[in-house]
Amino acid sequence: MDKPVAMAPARPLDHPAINPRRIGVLIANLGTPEGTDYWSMRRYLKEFLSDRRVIETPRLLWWFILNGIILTTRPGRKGKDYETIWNKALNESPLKTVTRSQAEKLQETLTALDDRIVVEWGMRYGHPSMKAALTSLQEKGCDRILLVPLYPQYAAATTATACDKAFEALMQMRWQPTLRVAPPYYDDPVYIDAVVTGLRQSIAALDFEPEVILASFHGIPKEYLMKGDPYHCQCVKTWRLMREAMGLTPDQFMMSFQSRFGRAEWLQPYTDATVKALAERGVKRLAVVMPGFSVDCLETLEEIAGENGEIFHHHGGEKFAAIPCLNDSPEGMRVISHLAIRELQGWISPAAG
Ligand SMILES: C=CC1=C(C)c2cc3[nH]c(cc4nc(cc5[nH]c(cc1n2)c(C)c5CCC(=O)O)C(CCC(=O)O)=C4C)c(C)c3C=C
Ligand SMILES: [Fe+2]
Ligand SMILES: [Fe+2]
Repeated sequence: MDKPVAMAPARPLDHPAINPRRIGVLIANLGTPEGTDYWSMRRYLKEFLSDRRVIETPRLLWWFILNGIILTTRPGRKGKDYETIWNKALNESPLKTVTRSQAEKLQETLTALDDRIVVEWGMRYGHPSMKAALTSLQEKGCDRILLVPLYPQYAAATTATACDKAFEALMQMRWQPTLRVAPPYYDDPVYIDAVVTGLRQSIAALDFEPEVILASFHGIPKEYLMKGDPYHCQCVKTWRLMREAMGLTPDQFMMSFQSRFGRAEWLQPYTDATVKALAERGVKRLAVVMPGFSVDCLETLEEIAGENGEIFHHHGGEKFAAIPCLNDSPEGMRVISHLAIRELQGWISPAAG
C-alpha cells in the first residue's frame, strides 16, 4: 500500500493575517486649515500653494514670492475670514463637517446595496490626508477602491492633483489596491437636475424673486485654459444646461468666475465685477448659485454670501441671496450615490443601483 502523501499546510503558521476582500469608496475634496490661527493657516496655504498643479510660476521665483510675501501676510488675513464661517461646535471648517457627513450618508446607502463596501473621505491638502484614507481602506481589506473627486468640473488644479496624491500614496504600497477614478460630472443629467432642483427650492424659500441669477464658478488663471485645461468649457456647459433646464435667457441666468488669486488674468467675467455692474445697472434683486462647489466653504460662505453681498448692496442693490451648495442634502447625496453606484458596476452585483 502506498504511504499517504504529507500535505503541505495551506498556510504557514506565521502567515500574516488575510483580511476579507472589501470594496472601498474614497470621496475626495480640496482640504481646509486645521485652525484659524496664523500657524494653522500658514501650514495649509504652504501645502496648497506649493502644489505645482496649482501654481505653475517658475519654481525659484515662486519660492521667493510664496515665502517672502504670501506666507507672511495671507495666513493672518485669511484666518480672520475663516473665523467668520468656522464651525465652532466641532472646531473645524464647514468643508470638513459636510464632507464627513457626505461620507457617512454614502456609507449608509452603499451598505444597503452591498455590505462589503467601505466609505472613507480624504482631503488633498491637510487632514484626513489621501494617504491616511487609502491606508485605512486597505487595512479594512479593500483591494478595489473607487476614488470620487467631488469636483463636477475637471481642473488640473483640483481633480488631477487629487488623483496625483492618491497614486503617490499607492506608490508606497506593496499590495496596491486596484484604483478606479470617477469622471467629472459637469453635464451628468442627475447632477444638473440636482443643482437645478436645489436652486428652485432655495429661490422658493426667499422673500423675493431674483431679477437675475448668477452662476459663479471658481476661476483659474486664463493661461491654464490656453494650455489646454478643459475646466472653462465644462463650467460653460454646466451653466448652459442649468439655464436651459430653468428656461431662462443668458441675461436672466448669467455666469462668472470668482476667487481670483494673484495678479495674472483669470477666467472672465469676474464675479465681483459682474455683481457690481449688475447693481449699477439697476438690478435690485440678485441670487448667486455656485454649482462648481459640492460643499459650502470659505469661497461660497465668506466670499460670495459676505463680500459679494456687500458689493451688491453698496452699489445700489437691495436683495441678495447666496444659494447653498448641494452639501449633504438629499439632492447632493443623490448625485454622489449615483456616481458611486454607476462607477462601482462590475465590482458589485449588477442588480445594485
Ligand atoms: C471648485 C474648484 C476650485 C478650483 C478650480 C480652484 C482653483 C484654485 N484655487 C486657488 C487658490 C485658493 N483656493 C482657496 C480655497 C478654495 N478653493 C476651492 C476650490 C477650487 N479652487 C475651495 C473649495 C476652497 C475653500 C477651502 C475651504 O477651506 O473652505 C484658497 C484658500 C483661501 C485663500 O487663501 O484664499 C486659495 C489660496 C488657485 C490658485 C486655483 C487655481 C490655480
Ligand atoms: Fe481655490
Ligand atoms: Fe471654453
